[in-house]
Amino acid sequence: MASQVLGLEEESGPNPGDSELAVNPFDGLPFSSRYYELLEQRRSLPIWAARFTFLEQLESSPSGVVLVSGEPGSGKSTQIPQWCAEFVLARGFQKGRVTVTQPYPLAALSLALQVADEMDLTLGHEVGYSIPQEDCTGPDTLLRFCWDRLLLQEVASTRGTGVWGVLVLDEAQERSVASDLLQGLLRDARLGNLPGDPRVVVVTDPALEPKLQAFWGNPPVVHVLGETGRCSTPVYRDTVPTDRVEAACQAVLELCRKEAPGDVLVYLPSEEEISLCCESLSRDGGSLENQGPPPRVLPLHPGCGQAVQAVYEDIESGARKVVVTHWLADFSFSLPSIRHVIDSGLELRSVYSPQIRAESQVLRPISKCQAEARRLRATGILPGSCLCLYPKSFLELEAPPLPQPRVCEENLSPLILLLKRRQIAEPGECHFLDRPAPEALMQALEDLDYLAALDDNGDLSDLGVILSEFPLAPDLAKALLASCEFDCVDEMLTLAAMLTAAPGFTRPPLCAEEAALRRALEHVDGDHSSLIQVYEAFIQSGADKAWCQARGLNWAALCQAHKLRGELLELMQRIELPLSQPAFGSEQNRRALQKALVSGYFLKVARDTDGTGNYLLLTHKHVAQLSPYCCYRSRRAPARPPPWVLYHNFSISKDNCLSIVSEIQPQMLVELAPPYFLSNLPPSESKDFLNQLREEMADSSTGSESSSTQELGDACVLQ
Ligand SMILES: Nc1ncnc2c1ncn2[C@@H]1O[C@H](COP(=O)(O)OP(=O)(O)OP(=O)(O)O)[C@@H](O)[C@H]1O
Repeated sequence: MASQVLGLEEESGPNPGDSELAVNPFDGLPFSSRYYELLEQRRSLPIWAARFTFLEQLESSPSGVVLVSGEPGSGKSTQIPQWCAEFVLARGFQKGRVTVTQPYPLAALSLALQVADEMDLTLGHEVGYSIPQEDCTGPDTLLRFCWDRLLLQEVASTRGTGVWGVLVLDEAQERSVASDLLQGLLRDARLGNLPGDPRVVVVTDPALEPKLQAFWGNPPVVHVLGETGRCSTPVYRDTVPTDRVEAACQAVLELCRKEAPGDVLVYLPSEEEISLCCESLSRDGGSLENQGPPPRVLPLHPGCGQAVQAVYEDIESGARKVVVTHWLADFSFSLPSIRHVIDSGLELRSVYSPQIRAESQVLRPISKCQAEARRLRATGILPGSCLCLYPKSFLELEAPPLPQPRVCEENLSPLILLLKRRQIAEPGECHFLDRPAPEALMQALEDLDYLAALDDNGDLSDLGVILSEFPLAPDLAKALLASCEFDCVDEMLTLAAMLTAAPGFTRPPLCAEEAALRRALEHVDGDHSSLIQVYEAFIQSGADKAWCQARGLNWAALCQAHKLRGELLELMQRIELPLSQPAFGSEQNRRALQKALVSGYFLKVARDTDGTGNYLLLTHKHVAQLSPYCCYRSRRAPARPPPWVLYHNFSISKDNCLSIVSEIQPQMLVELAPPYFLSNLPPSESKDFLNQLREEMADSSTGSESSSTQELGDACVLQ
């Protein structure tokens, strides 16, 4: 029996009265009074009824796989990891430790904080977390919460993961790319070349249970029963409001005026709407007369960073908490104090289209499963409420039953680079819970081939192996590697960090003063140089928050860019890539930076043929405009938009927008893009122009050791 094997009673954990000397088996110290306080709360979670069954299945499952299925808030994310830690402790850690994956870095961080507290252990010692730019673990860490993509990166890189005793894949219903892929690989035992023979626990919302059961070949399922009779019946609006933010704010104020007790959770589609709603509620909440202290309004989205824990903290004044969020809190961040839910029924998601290599921001109805999860957030002993800002028919007619698998909505190039890195699986052979479209896989392979990441057999080339080491998009990693050739590593490191973590200005300036301060940061060479300039000024300011606020810059994102830059530099030193001295601003550095960028981003080039600001993309027949935040548009007197530009992102959502754009010379494209890429371009005037240029450049360089031939030679090193 599991309880005997584990040496645990069915109702585990000491009781305060049991023994004065009860010690924590994980660190050998006596339990604190807080431990007992939290234990009391933990034992009241619905999942505690399933504790014994879970441990028994973990011990005896023939395949080593256990499925746990239960509603949000039942205690899965906080309790299952602790029981797994008890399981590996009972085995003396001989067969490894526990890793728990989460689809969002913030959820991993927040859970590690809570679980360390519940286990009476020190964060960063026995319990830790790994998220981008932050590894809070140590040699004693036995329970680690990890962003799932990071784990996939570790699995594929040479860094390794140590031995897994138990691997918990939490929130499987979110369908993140990494979670889906890890499941595919584990099912096929493709990770068998890793040390250890892990037990695998897949944790899901009941809606995905049948699919997972079929995928895993009917493993034992532990069902967590929800708390019946505590949820409210949703109330629907007759129409979808034209102004969602306004409608949500009014609904919150109405609850405050009615003095309905309990905290409120508001679901809006996007981070932008969350910010608008928070601003509006903070402004209007103070005007509520005779209704006690004004509500404490808290945003909850990935940009909040560590501040996110505030949603769990008690407020001394007794003020009502109003948490404004989006899809991030559909399944993660269960808040016990929430009594009222206001749901817009929509989500804004980024969807990648491989045919045109473009992202679009899609505003769409949430799935029925998400709507149900949101409704279940309105719990509590007293009656709560769930207001849906849409008619009942809205989701019945338009919503899919389950969240969309992200593997069908993301650019797959980074994923394929990882798969090929450890020769884990051929992308075509890998078992996905839902297969990505063949054209998405083809496009990803084609892009990697153009970037010279693949050899003639379709395996990773030496360059591809190095690219796969970087936590960057493959095109950006290629540009960073190219900067070693062109002697501009210092600047490219900054740019890689900024492009990944801090995309610069994302909203219009709020006032003339802010606009002037922003303009001072713009660089004549384009948005890429502006990003470097922003970073350098940020560092000079001493990473000052007020400095960022005055310019409409995201302080948390810039801090993250700073950390990422350090991480990239360390990685380059470790793999002994040549570095270079800072030279930002010199003419030579300017050209070097352009060349490094073109080496990675030749797939993302557009041309304005007639000076109208309409850019034709080279790789397909789309027309796009520069984003309103592009320096070529915000500058006072633009002579003429640059004819050839390289861009970081193409979004087709609202206005066919190219964002983060810099001018390039077509000669550089001819020099640095692989010749077969240029030959494969669809027919266009630009293609003819480039081919003609190629012939002219080849003619002029024949027989002479011209500098351009030298440059071409340099480029070949990377191709
Ligand atoms: N980071 C945290 N800080 C404080 N309390 C937390 C935290 N995370 C969870 N809790 C508490 O633990 C309880 C159980 O939540 P838990 O996340 O384990 O449930 P769950 O079934 O996994 O739900 P979900 O799928 O929403 O994560 C919650 O009611 C909440 O009180």
